Amino acid sequence: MKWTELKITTASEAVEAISALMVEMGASGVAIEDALDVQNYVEDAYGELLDKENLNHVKEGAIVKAYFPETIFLPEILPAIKERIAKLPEYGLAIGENKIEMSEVAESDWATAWKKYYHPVNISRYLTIVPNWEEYEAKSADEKIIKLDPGMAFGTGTHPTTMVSLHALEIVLRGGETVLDVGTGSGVLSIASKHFGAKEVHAYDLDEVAVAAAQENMDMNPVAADVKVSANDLLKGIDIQADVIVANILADIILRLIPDAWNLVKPGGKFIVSGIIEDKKAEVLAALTAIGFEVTEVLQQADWFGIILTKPLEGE
Ligand SMILES: C[S@@+](CC[C@H](N)C(=O)[O-])C[C@H]1O[C@@H](n2cnc3c(N)ncnc32)[C@H](O)[C@@H]1O
Repeated sequence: MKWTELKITTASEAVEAISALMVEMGASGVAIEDALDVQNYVEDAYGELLDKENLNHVKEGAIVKAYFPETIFLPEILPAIKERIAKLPEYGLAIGENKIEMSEVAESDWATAWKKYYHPVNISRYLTIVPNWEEYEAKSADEKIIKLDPGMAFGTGTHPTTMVSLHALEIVLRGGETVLDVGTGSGVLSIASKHFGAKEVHAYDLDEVAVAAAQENMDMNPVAADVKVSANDLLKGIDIQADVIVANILADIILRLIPDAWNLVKPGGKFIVSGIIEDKKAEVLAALTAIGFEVTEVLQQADWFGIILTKPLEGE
């Protein structure tokens, strides 16, 4: 089958908004090349995040490539796409060069091309993410392994915002908790939560592609077989009291989530937010503390921040 590729040269901070727009406009898949991913490359004692040898990567800004099936006539929707992208600066997102190019490609070129860049990632001493197509043996009995095929969903584990979320989960989870994972993407944070001892985990995503990918990843990881994955807009309509709520989403979406998170997290429970850039940190912190959350810890990886918050116990 032939596909149309829409290649958008943009700035790193607009990547998620443009990817979400592409999916909304009917793209079946989105591939991202972000210069920040390479700049923020972390090589640690435990292993390799990215295969630099093989890497022919964008050096500045970012490129979002979206793939539309033949059934969508792109020239018809292109003006609307251009208009929506041109408006992103009004929401505080730079769009860099904003060059938009269209071409035809064969499916096999895009659906699997990115896989060659990803290898096992040692997130911490106790947690390793292994792409489903790679062989890997745990180096110690304590090492927990997450098998992952993100497919077209966000969440290979290598993005700094995911790593910050994983570290925060490792800090707060002690065992026996109920966790809500908002914007689960590939499901990586839910699987990690189960490894860290969570008893009950509910994973939500607005994007049906992510919901399907997350479910497949739960099925691939026996520890997460009982995670309940469903399509949902943030925590709207959810009535589950949680010990921990985790959300790795853009700051503007986190702002919308705060009231429901406050209502659903138990007193003494934690709210972990990630995906926040420096420019948005003060605004998000102000909204979180205004409702009553207390800041427990601020984590940072590269240009991205994550915050662990506590809902005070009643009477405190
Ligand atoms: C940055 S990705 C995080 C994926 C994964 N949790 C991780 O940490 O790697 C954000 C996810 O939030 C989802 N999302 C965006 N808006 C949402 C909404 N209103 N409700 C639920 N999910 C949403 C996106 O589809 C995407 O999968």
